[in-house]
Amino acid sequence: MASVAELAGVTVRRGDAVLLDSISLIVDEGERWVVIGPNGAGKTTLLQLLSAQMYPSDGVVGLLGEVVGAVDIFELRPRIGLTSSALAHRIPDHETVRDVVLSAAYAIVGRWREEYDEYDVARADELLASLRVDHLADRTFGTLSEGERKRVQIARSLMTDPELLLLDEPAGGLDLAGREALVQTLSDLCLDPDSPATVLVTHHVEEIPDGITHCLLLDHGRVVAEGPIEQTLTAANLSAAFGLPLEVGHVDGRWSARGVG
Ligand SMILES: Nc1ncnc2c1ncn2[C@@H]1O[C@H](COP(=O)(O)OP(=O)(O)OP(=O)(O)O)[C@@H](O)[C@H]1O
Repeated sequence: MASVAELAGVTVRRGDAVLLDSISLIVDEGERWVVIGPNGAGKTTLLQLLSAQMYPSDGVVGLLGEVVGAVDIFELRPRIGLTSSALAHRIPDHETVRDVVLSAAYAIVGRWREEYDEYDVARADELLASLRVDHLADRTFGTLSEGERKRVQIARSLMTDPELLLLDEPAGGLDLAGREALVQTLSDLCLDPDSPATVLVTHHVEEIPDGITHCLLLDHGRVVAEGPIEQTLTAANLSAAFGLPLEVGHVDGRWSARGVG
């Protein structure tokens, strides 16, 4: 099995702050990882490394068989699909939904004068349909609900047929119905053997879709535990990451957690 992403002894520092401290991680083909940890644990920083948006202060980041720092990152980035609120904020409100997805083919936000062929348009429409937002293709991004925006962003992140898919809090800010519908869609994606290797970041175990195979628990920039999710997402490890006693449930493919005592 080939490794899709590999972090070896990676540290990220900003001034005196240590954002990530000696992180090692291997994401293999076919794996779906969830990264969980409290606010400030370093989750977004980790995704920035995995999307070649940031260089480590120490250690080595390998992505898709290349070493970050020794490769043209503009060739690497289209091979990685990313959704994050930072990226969503850069999408112009007046952009049509179809163009939000199409423009990923050029790794840009905001369509300008690029030409897209029929294949690209068909692919964008197919992805919008698989995310159940094809009826919104001609609407502008600024008119969508939060849940609809999340789905459009995921469709966009899949447009280049990425080898690595990174999802930063894909269900963040959704109401209960919106969250449940999106988690179901993400389960379909994670359980599809043709989907790319995936790393999903969340604060909430209830947002973990069925089909996630591995878990990385972070706290204060350090790894609390990592490995196959069944062995890693335990009450002891989650309690250590969040600093309070928690019990963990796992029923019908869905996880839950609550405080005890
Ligand atoms: N440029 C910087 N200088 C100093 N500290 C920084 C800088 N950028 C981020 N940090 C700090 O690094 C830590 C990790 O940030 P990061 O955004 O990766 O955490 P996170 O786990 O994604 O948090 P959240 O769940 O709140 O989004 C935070 O404490 C943050 O304040």
